[in-house]
Amino acid sequence: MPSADSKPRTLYDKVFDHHIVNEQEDGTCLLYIDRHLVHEVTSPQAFEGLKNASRKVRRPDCTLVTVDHNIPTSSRKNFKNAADFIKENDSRLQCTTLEENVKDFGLTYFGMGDKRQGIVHIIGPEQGFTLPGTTVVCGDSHTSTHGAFGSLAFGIGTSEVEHVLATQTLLTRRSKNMRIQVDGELPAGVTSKDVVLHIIGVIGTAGGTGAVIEFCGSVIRGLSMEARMSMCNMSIEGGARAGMIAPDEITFEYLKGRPLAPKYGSAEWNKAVNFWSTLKSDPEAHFDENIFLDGKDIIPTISWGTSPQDVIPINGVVPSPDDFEDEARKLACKRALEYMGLVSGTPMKEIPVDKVFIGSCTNARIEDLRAAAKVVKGRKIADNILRAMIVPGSGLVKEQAEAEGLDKIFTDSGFEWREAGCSMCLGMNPDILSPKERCASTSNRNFEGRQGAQGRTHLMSPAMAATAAIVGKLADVREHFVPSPTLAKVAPQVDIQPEAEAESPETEDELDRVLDMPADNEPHTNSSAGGGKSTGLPKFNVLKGIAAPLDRSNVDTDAIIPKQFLKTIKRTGLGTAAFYELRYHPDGQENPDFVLNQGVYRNAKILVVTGPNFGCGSSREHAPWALLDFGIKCIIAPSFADIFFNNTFKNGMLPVVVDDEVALKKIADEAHAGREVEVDLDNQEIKDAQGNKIVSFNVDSFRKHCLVNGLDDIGLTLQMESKIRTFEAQRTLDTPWLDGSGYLRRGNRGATKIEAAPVPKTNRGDVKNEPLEW
Ligand SMILES: CC(C)[C@H](C(=O)O)[C@@H](O)C(=O)O
Ligand code: SF4
Repeated sequence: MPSADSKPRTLYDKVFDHHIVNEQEDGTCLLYIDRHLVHEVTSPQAFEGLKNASRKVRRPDCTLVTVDHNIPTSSRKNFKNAADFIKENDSRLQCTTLEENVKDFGLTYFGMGDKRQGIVHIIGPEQGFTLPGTTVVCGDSHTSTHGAFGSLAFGIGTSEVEHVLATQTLLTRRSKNMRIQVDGELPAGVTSKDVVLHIIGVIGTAGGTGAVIEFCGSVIRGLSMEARMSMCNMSIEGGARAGMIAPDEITFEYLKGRPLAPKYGSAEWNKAVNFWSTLKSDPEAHFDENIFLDGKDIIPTISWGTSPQDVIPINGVVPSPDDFEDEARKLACKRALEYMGLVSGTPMKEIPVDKVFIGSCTNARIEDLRAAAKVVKGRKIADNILRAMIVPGSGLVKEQAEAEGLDKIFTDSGFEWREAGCSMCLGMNPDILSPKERCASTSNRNFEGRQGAQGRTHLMSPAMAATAAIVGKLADVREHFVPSPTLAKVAPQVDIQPEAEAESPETEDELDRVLDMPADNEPHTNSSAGGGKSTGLPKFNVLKGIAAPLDRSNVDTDAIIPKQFLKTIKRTGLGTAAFYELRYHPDGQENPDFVLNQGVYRNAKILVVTGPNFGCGSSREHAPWALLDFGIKCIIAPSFADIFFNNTFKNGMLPVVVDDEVALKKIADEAHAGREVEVDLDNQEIKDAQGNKIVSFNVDSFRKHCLVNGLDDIGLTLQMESKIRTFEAQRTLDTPWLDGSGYLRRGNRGATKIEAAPVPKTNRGDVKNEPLEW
C-alpha cells in the first residue's frame, strides 16, 4: 500500500503502485486486477483459449458478465431466451456462446431476462462493482468510464481478457501523467459532454497517447457521478489509456446502498471511506503534461467530421481545409466534408437531421434521460425526423425512468422507447443508419460507417440531441429552451436502488472474513506446468517482404475492421474483412484505388503508415487478427494508439514506431516503389532490400524476448503464482470489501440461471507445449 519512497505521487501513481505484483527491470509490471467486466464480443476467443489449455477463471467473484453489443433493443415482453429472441444468426451465436461460457466457468451473468442487464460500463457502477482505488478492466475501450470513481480502468484486447481470466493480473507498463484542470463554472446549458468534446478538440485524438488523464478543477468537482462518467468515458477518444477523477463525497454518496459496495454505515464501509479519502494526487506530484481550461469558455459543442477531434461550438460554421495548417489535417478535413456531405462555411445550426439517437455508455444514464426529457416535454419531434430513439443504458435505468414517467414524455413527443443495449452507438444489432442519413447522437464515435455504412454522425449532449429532434436541425439548446440548472451543474443523485442482496459485515471482527471466495476458499489456481498449457506463438526474428504504403493519419480500428465482422467467435479468417470499407465499393466490387488491391501489395507482409495514431478507437483485437490473416505481420508508423499497440504483440506481430520523418519517408519510398523491406528484430533495424540499414528502432526488452522466443505470456505469468497469492492475501487484509460479496458470493446465488446453448466448434489451433521462461 504505501509507496516505496515518500516522493509525491499522482492519483494514478498511487493506484498503480498499490496493484503491483511484480516489476521487472525494463519496467514491465504484473498488475493485479480487482474487477473484470466481460461482454459477448471480445470474450469468446478468450474462453476458448482457457478451455483449450484446461484453465479455470481464477476469480469468478471479481468477474461480472453481461450482453450488450449484439442484442436487439426491441420490446422484451415476450422474451423467453436469447436463442429464440435474437434473429440474426451470428449475433445469436455470440450471445449463446457467452451464456455457455458463463455456465462452464461459473460466472455471474446478467442476461437479457434480468433487469440488471445493460451496457457493461453502465452496470458496473450501478451495481457498486466499480469502486474507488480499484483496477478495472474489460475487453472494451470505454472501460475508461470507471475512472470517474478514482479507479484505474482501461480497455484491453481479447488475449489480455484471457490473461486476466486465467491469472487475475495483467502485464503492463507505467503510463505518463496528464492533468486536465477545468476551473471556474460552466455557463447554463453546458454539460460534461460539452466539456469533454471541447477537451478532445483541444488535445486531439492522439493528445493523451501513452498517458492517464486526471480531470480536476472546480468544474469537475461540481459534476455529478454520472456527468463524471461521461467525461472519463471519452478519455479514450482523447487517446488516453484511462481517465481518472479523485473520489470525494459525491462519489461516496453515489455508492451508498449499491449491492456490491460495502454496506453503508458498517465498519467495512467506514474503513473503505477512510481509504478512498486518501486517493488524491499529492500537491507536489509531477504531471508530464498540464492543460488548464476555464469553464466559462465552453459552450455547447458538437462534432462536424469523422473523428471525435472534429468538434466545433454549435454557433460555429462548417470548417474548411484552409483552416488547418497541417497537410494531413487539411486532407482529413476535405475527406471528412465529402463523407459528411457538408459545405465549408455552412452555419452548423442550418444542418438538417434525419435521425436522433439518445443512448450509449457515454449518455444513457438516468440523468441523461432526465435532461433530454426536460427538453422534449410537451413538444413533438420535427416532421423531417425519420426516427428518434431513446435506449436506456440498463434495465434498471429503464425501470427508474418509467417510474418517473419519462418514457411517457418521450413517446408522447414521438420518440421510440427501447430496451437496454449498445444499439445505434455502433450498430452491431439492427439499429443502424441508412447510407447518407444524418444522426444527432449522444454516443462517442463519429468514425466513417460507425452507425451504419455511409451514415453521418454528429456527437453531442443529450439535451442538444433532444433539441435537434424538436427543431429538426442541429440546434443550440440555450436558444430554444430555458436552460435549467440541472443541465449545467450537479444533477440530482440517481435514485436507482436495486434490491440489495449483499450481507456486508457489520463489525470489525468480520472484516477478515472473505465473503465470496470459491468453494474451497481459495482462488482457482492455474498451474504453469502440467495441467494448464496454452498455445505458443510463432517466433518473430527477421521479416522480409513487400511493404504496402498507407498515407493516412488517425486510422481507427473501425476502419481496420468494421463492426459486422466482430460477430465471429473465431480469431481466424478475417483477412477479407481487413479495411473492408476502403477495399470494397458498396456493391462489393474491389476499389482499385486502395493499396491492398494493387499488384504486389496483395502479398504485403508489412504495412508502412505515414500518418500518426494508427489503430485508435476501439479495443477490438479483431483489427490485428484481420491484418495478420491478410498476411501483415509488422506495421511501421510514427505512432500507435495504446490498446492496438498491445494487441499486436499478443499475436506475434511487431508494431514499430519510426518517428524520424526522414527515415519514415525512406521506408515509405521503398514501399511505394514496390521493393521489399527487411525488419530485423534481433538487431532492431529496418533495412532496404539490399540489406542497407535505414533506421534503428526501440522495443521493450520483455516484449522482444517474448516475440523472438515465441512465448505466450499467460504461461509466464502463471510462474508468478506465489507472488500473486501473497498479493491476494494482503489485499484481503487491506481492502476486504474487494473479495466478492452479494450475488457474487460462492455458488452465484442471485445470478440469472442460463439455459444451455450448444457451443459450436471453432478453429483455433491445438494446444501444444510452450516454452516457459521469464
Ligand atoms: C466491441 C468493442 C471491442 C468496442 C470497443 O472496444 O470500444 C466497442 O465497444 C466500440 O465501441 O467500438
Ligand atoms: S461505445 Fe458504444 S458500442 Fe462501445 S461499449 Fe459503449 S455503447 Fe457499447
